[in-house]
Amino acid sequence: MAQYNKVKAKHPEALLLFRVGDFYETFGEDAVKAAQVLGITLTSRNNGGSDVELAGFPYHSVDLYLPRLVRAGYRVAICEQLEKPSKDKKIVKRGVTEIVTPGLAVDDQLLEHNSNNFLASVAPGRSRKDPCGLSLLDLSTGEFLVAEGSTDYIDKLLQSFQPKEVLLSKDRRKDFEQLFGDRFYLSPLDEWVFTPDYTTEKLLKQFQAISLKGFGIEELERAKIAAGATLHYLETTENRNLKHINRIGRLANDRYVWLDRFTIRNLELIYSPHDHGVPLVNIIDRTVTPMGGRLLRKWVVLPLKDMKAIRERHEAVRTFVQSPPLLQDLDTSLKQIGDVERLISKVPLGKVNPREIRALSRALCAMEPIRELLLEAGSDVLAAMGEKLDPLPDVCDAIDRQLREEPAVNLSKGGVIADGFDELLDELRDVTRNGKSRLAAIQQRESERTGISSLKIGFNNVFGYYLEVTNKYKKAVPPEWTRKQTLTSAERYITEELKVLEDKILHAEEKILQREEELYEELVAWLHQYIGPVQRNAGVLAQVDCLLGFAKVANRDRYVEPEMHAERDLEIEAGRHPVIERQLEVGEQYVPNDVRLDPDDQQIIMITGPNMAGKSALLRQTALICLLAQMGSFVPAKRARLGIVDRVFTRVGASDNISSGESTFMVEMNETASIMNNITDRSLILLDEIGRGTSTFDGISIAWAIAEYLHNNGRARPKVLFATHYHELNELAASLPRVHNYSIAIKEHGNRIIFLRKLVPGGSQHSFGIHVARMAGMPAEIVARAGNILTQLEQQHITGEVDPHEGETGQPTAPHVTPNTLSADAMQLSIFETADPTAGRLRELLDQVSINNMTPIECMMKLQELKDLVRAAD
Ligand SMILES: Nc1ncnc2c1ncn2[C@@H]1O[C@H](COP(=O)(O)OP(=O)(O)OP(=O)(O)O)[C@@H](O)[C@H]1O
Repeated sequence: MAQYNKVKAKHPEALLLFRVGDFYETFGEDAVKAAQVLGITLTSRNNGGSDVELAGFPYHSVDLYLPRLVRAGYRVAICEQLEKPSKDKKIVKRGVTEIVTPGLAVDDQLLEHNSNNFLASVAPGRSRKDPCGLSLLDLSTGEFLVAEGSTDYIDKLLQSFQPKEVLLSKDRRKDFEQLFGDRFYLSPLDEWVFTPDYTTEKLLKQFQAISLKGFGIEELERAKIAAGATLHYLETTENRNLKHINRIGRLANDRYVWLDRFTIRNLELIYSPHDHGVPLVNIIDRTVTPMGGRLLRKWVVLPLKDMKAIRERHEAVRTFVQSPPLLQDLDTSLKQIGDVERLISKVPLGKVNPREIRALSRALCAMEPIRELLLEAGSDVLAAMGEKLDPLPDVCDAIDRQLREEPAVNLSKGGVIADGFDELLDELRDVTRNGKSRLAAIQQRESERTGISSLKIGFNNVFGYYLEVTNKYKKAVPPEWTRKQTLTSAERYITEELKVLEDKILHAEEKILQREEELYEELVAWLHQYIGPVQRNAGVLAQVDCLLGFAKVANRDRYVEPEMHAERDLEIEAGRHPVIERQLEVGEQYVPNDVRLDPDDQQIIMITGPNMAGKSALLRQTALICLLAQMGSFVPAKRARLGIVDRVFTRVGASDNISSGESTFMVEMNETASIMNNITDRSLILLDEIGRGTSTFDGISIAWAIAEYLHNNGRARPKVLFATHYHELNELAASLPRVHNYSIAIKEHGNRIIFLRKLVPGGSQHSFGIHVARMAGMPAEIVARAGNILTQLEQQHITGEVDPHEGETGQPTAPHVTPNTLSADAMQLSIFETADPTAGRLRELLDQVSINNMTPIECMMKLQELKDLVRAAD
């Protein structure tokens, strides 16, 4: 236990797997945790008078159990036996060879094949205004990225790349959680690690450079600190063979469309906050290699702004769409590639198994036809990619010559190196296969040479193989034979040749394994020089895979090539929502819609319509079409003419989000304020039910003010889609020339609303909450009464009087209150204080009650609340 305690003391935070013979053992608290997570038996044993808990599992089950421990959130230190146990030594030398954490995973069982496994490191500036540094490393692929910028930018990147673990300085933990939330697996490091000199030195050493200029990150002080701290962490966690981390790239803020983290979430680009939601990436991911899948996830959160680069991607997709045989052939070849990127990273990490090296050669062989197909595809863009591919015939050849066609996965089992590659190995294998026949051959040859016809070969444990000569032939024994034993009727001899063969036979198996290991290690060491070239190939193939995937989606879902232009307007004809259109029930058709936004004419589109009409879908599909185009994909539309957008902002009204507990009205307003401060002429802004999280007056007033600002600010004219229940906002169009009213058409049929899903010019003139409440089974008189009370309560705020009986006989009328009709005082009051909460809540309930997007229980609860409010007001 003394040895264990010593090792454990060095890694107090880790759960220690301590190798004892054929088992990994855990002790004390670690054993309790391991037994709980792994479901293994917890026992105890006596140690110096007291009992200590103990739980273990066989060493060969480590692949099964280790991932479970790491997934349960533990840092796991693996302590191996560093020497073979021998009889003379009582205690075997042991040491920690690996520490595995969620961010340091490299084993296939711990990784998702088409997602990166990023370890982030964050170095915030001194104050919130200072730039914040971030680095992201995927140890399993060697990809190393840095970024520096505002905390919003870093927040967005953390959201986009979803690191599995985040390093930070111990003293900045609170700051970090305030800035970025508490949803990350944090590994705090000592403060001194995050210092410029130390971290720069780490980077220079890793990249064997005298300056970081060549990487384009020289200026990024905070980012360099973050990246250097990552290298420090790797060292302290026993990750020392890092040749595959040979480059560091910069995530330049200005190259990509700015998507803040709310937008990434609201547009459900890479994940969906809803239980059964499907993110965009799932719909457009038709990649066939894991590298392609991983790259696509980056393309989705980093759409391009550079026209040339976007057009190049479109050209590639067009070429594939126009040539089905090319698409088919490339697809077939790509399917043979596998995950060469992760595979080559295992070479320096010393984790590559023989079968994976074989797979590497198969992948390299498949690259040649891919290269040719790209070169002859008739597209400059694809030809340039083809040029970059290097199938490395030498590597392919060397692996083919050295490894068996189907080598064992486990080197220690042998059967890895090909026959005919190494003379010594061949000889040893021959000995094991033909030991007996070789002995027989010696016997026969010597018998013929000496004329001793009764010559026999035998074996005993004292002196091994011998030649036995009966007394009759004693005189024929040649002088070079050495006599070893005399029996009554015969004598036994050994010869040099027999001893050599004996040695080979007796130790052949062991020597074969040893020789195979030597040769294999030589091969792996030789492969180190090809890490960079294989990574570059993997990068090209990932791009081809993504572009090919876009072409497949375009064919499957009838996407068209968008026409990108230098102006700022956008025009989408018969656009569709890429996700919703694939989710519709059989027989349902997605209704396409036209959208035109032009900063000089139709800058802001105000869309009204009832619950479930399709307002949000239209907003989102417009943004998704722009983003898909800028990712390089074709788009779900009949035709699209698009000016580049540089930022996409989305805000969803608080009540839509309230279930997630993340968005309060205050947060919504903060976020909206940040949009207002960051707009540009090329921004696309989606405002969905903004202001809904407060009372009706506040909501309308705020939405009104925002729309006015977006129209009149004089700084920038972003393109805006504004979806709202407040039909009062339609009045804005009268005074603001670039605001245009639209609504989503519905048809009222008896008691039913039929959703036509068609965007039509002109705003809707009344609130539909009442209809929807009626459809939901609310007695008509309650619905009518609710409408009346609401009108009265709102009147009360304007005039200060109320007549609760007014309007009782009339039809339920929707309130008609706009900032134009409100007195200045009322406006003031409504913005800074919450207006009559009953009115607000009533209005909200009327707007929200919908049989379509609520569970029956939610619907019942809202109806009950509505009834209660009506009764209370009466
Ligand atoms: N153009 C369309 N074609 C077919 N179905 C559609 C279309 N637009 C929306 N839908 C369907 O209608 C549902 C509701 O749409 P959406 O959420 O956009 O409505 P909404 O008007 O924003 O409602 P709410 O105000 O409640 O948020 C969608 O989930 C989708 O299934």
